[in-house]
Amino acid sequence: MWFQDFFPPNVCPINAKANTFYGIMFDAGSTGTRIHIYTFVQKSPENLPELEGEIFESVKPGLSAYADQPEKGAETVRKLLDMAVDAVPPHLWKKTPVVLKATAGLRLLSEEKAQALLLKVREVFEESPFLVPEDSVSIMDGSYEGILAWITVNFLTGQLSGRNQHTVGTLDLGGASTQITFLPRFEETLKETPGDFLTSFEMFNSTYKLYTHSYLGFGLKAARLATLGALNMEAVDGQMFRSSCLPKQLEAEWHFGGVKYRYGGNKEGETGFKPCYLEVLKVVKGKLHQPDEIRGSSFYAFSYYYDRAVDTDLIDYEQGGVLEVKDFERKAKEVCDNMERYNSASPFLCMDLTYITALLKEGFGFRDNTLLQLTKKVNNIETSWTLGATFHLLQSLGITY
Ligand SMILES: O=c1[nH]cnc2c1ncn2[C@@H]1O[C@H](COP(=O)(O)OP(=O)(O)O)[C@@H](O)[C@H]1O
Ligand SMILES: [Ca+2]
Repeated sequence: MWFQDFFPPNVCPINAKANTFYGIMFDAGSTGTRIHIYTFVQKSPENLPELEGEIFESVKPGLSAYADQPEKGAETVRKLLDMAVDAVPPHLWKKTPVVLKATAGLRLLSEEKAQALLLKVREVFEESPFLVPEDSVSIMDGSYEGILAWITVNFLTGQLSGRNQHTVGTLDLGGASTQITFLPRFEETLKETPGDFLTSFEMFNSTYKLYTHSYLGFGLKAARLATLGALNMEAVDGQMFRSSCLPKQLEAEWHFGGVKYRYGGNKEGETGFKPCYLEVLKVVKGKLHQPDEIRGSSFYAFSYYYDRAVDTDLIDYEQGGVLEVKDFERKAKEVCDNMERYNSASPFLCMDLTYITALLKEGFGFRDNTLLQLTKKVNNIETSWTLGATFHLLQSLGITY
């Protein structure tokens, strides 16, 4: 065909088989907006749809940075959506749903500002050639964020098909919130868990009763503000927030969620791992539910767990790897007690690693030797809640079961 030369093989319309379908899912995260365009093939009605590929692109900052310029925020979404116009064959546009789900960044904005942003995004969707389902632009409930990431990881690792399902728990550390999700194996866990931490979820003809919780304000960047004592303070003009987790001589400014903060090191006082750990501990200690069952089990961890492990050479960027909780602590000590040596990468590296250590140990109650499988991609697909959300969407539209 004459047009084959104009398209890369994976998006060439002639290669789109009759049983191929697409789903477009936007992740409006607190630090960036991302588009995931998934291609599926349903080979037979009785099997799970097969995921053929993913096209992924992202922009920074996230929508919440456009709290006062909703149209500009929606423009960032329009640019990403243009990619889908090129990727999906025109005859399937009308059958391809497009959805955006916002997470903690928008949860933290005022209702009015968040709704203004969502409305503008909805207008962009309406102008596109795609299928715009009801409720296509929304703020996602925190418990879904955890469940859908759990679905993604367990689908990609093959745990949701066949009889011997050994599902794995998931840990997601975003900018503004963090999620923990697993399938409890013991009756005890169900008994001792608060009701709102347990959710039944139906997927691929099975029902899973999952333990999941999203802790708003416990994402890595929100935790920086909490450690500095600046969370929920409309940065008092010129006020300086200091911490023993930062290089002594540092004085700088930081923008998060549309607010400017001034921060710096303890010029005269202490710095290093010990005082930093005590500071960070105040943010997490006693604030999170600790299910006994997780102490010994291994978890999949991604997002900022992954990024900070890469930044400090604990794992390889492409490969990921397996770590123990104590590896984060060892690295935190190394970085915090040699702060000047490391501050070229990010002045927050010591604080971030110390927070991750405290969150895992004192927050969730993991053991020093609990194994964490750090993964960014499984079979070249991003480990993000967006794939689980797309399955859920296709199921609700009757495109798949
Ligand atoms: O599709 C993805 N694949 C892998 N990592 C992702 C993807 N989307 C977001 N992340 C990671 O999520 C973290 C940022 O969190 P996010 O901006 O989603 O905040 P939130 O979840 O608190 O709203 C970063 O570590 C970033 O690398
Ligand atoms: Ca996220």
